[in-house]
Amino acid sequence: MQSLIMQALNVKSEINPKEEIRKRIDFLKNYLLKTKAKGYVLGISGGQDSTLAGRLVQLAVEEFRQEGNDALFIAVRLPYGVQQDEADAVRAMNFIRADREYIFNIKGAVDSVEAEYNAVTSGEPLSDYHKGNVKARMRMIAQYAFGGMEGLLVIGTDHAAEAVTGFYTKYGDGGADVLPLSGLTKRQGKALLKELGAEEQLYLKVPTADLLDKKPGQADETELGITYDDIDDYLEGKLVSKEIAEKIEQRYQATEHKRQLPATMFDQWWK
Ligand SMILES: Nc1ncnc2c1ncn2[C@@H]1O[C@H](COP(=O)(O)OP(=O)(O)OC[C@H]2O[C@@H]([n+]3cccc(C(=O)O)c3)[C@H](O)[C@@H]2O)[C@@H](O)[C@H]1O
Ligand SMILES: Nc1ncnc2c1ncn2[C@@H]1O[C@H](COP(=O)(O)OP(=O)(O)OP(=O)(O)O)[C@@H](O)[C@H]1O
Ligand SMILES: [Mg+2]
Repeated sequence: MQSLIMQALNVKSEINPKEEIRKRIDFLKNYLLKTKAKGYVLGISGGQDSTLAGRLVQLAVEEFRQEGNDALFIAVRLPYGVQQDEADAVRAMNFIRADREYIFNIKGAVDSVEAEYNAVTSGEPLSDYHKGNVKARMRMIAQYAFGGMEGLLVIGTDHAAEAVTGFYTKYGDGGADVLPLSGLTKRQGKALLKELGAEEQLYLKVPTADLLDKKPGQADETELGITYDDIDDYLEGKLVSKEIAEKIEQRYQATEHKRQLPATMFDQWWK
């Protein structure tokens, strides 16, 4: 099962960070060339994944322009109110140096969804957990508003360690057009950021979905009950305990629907 998953998610046991950076920038440029899209848009949280994806995209559009084409990258901060780790988001923006920057506060929109849900239902109010997924989906909506208006494609930050666990919101941060980090483990992403000259704080930061009002900045590893080191070891083909392998494989199977198009009666994958 381990090698099948590695293959399905395009993971390599070892990478050369310089080469990976080159290949991913080329991919971003080739995709613009092929689709004639005008560039890209991405939400920047201050976390590792959007910092890496954002910098790769900025480098790609700069090269693309130097080669005589037009391209634009919009980086947008999408806080819910005031983000507790705002300083990291600012740090990430400064590292990425995007062509254009915005701050789009999702609080008004998310709170409206919550209030309307609570007004029209008589049962339990919208839980913190499900409100968290509304936040992730609102960020997707905001990015597509910029993308639609400017002819830009939405970048997603999904990578192998998130893909294998399905640890993202379906049609939230999972809703995107182009995935430049696909196939990388979390530690391989760190190595790319280091190679790109990012300061330590940007890649040693504890990964967090940061979606809960009641637990701001909760570590992904706390919610997952598995460490990224273990997930990365598994994905890189290393030996992990039977218990860890089973946990990962159970999550992989339970989240298959997130890696597929919506189910139809003609599909085989869910049967
Ligand atoms: N078998 C099936 N076939 C087809 N669809 C199925 C399905 N089972 C559930 N579904 C659908 O999927 C929905 C559940 O999926 P979803 O809405 O995503 O919800 P869910 O997976 O429960 O929650 C998202 C998880 O991802 C984490 N997350 C989110 C965002 C960012 C990050 C991060 O790392 O930064 C992490 C978050 O902390 C949480 O643990 C169900 O409500 C249902 O609509
Ligand atoms: N506060 C935010 N502002 C802007 N975009 C956000 C915010 N929170 C999440 N996102 C978007 O959702 C994506 C998924 O979040 P996720 O937490 O997986 O990545 P990250 O924050 O970049 O890195 P890490 O996983 O290490 O925390 C982010 O990469 C980013 O594009
Ligand atoms: Mg994060």
